[in-house]
Amino acid sequence: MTMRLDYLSIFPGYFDVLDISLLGKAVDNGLVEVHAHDLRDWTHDRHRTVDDTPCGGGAGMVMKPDPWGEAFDGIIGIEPDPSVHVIFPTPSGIPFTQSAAQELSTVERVVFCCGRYEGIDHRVIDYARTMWTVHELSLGDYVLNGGEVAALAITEAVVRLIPGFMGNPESLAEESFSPGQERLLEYPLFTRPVSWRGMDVPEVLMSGHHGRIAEWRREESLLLTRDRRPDLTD
Ligand SMILES: COC(=O)COc1cccc(COC(=O)c2cn[nH]c2)c1
Repeated sequence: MTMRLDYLSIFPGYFDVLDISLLGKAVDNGLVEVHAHDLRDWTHDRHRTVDDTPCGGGAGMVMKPDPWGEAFDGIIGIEPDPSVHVIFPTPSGIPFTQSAAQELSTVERVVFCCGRYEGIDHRVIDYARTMWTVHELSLGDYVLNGGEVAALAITEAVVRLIPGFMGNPESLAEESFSPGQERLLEYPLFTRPVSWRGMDVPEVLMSGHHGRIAEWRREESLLLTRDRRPDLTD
């Protein structure tokens, strides 16, 4: 199956990068189809206005609902379709996790709505929820200037899980946060040269003793997880 990805943004150029690297390869071999759209194409005034002051006062500007509604009509359609997944990256979203990426990797159509300014008029989300499957997703507890960078991160996390995308799927199975992997952080990795600037690869890794190597790696993962992410050990 081919996944279709649409991006709605006032800076569609952010998504030119999807034509290169691994994602570009996925486009070439027909795994994904990418369409970036300029929200201003659905404005009608001379200044192509997409924002206005917040009702009720407050700092900053809010994105007007009209352009979003017309863009939805043009890009997705006017009939409800729960098989379309519409994603709003937002600091107030639910945390985006590997399991969410896993679920989204099986979806046929995803539309990213990239907010700017202080945010998008809430009626846009309410409308979208009557039509499609909506996800308000947060990448973390920090604020970006807009949803574009978050949309790229979510895209990469999702597309790399599409069957046939990654060269060797085994590497996916072993990653942290993959299904079945306890939520442990990755152990330290080494490759040749064995000695580099006075630092040697841990001997156990050169022993060829797979049982001891697995034990060393597990112990390192447990120590690292306990130290950096005690929240994962609950
Ligand atoms: C309903 O959606 C909206 O209104 C979105 O509005 C905005 C406004 C400002 C910035 C962003 C981008 O998302 C983040 O900053 C973000 C996501 N994860 N962590 C930080 C989105």
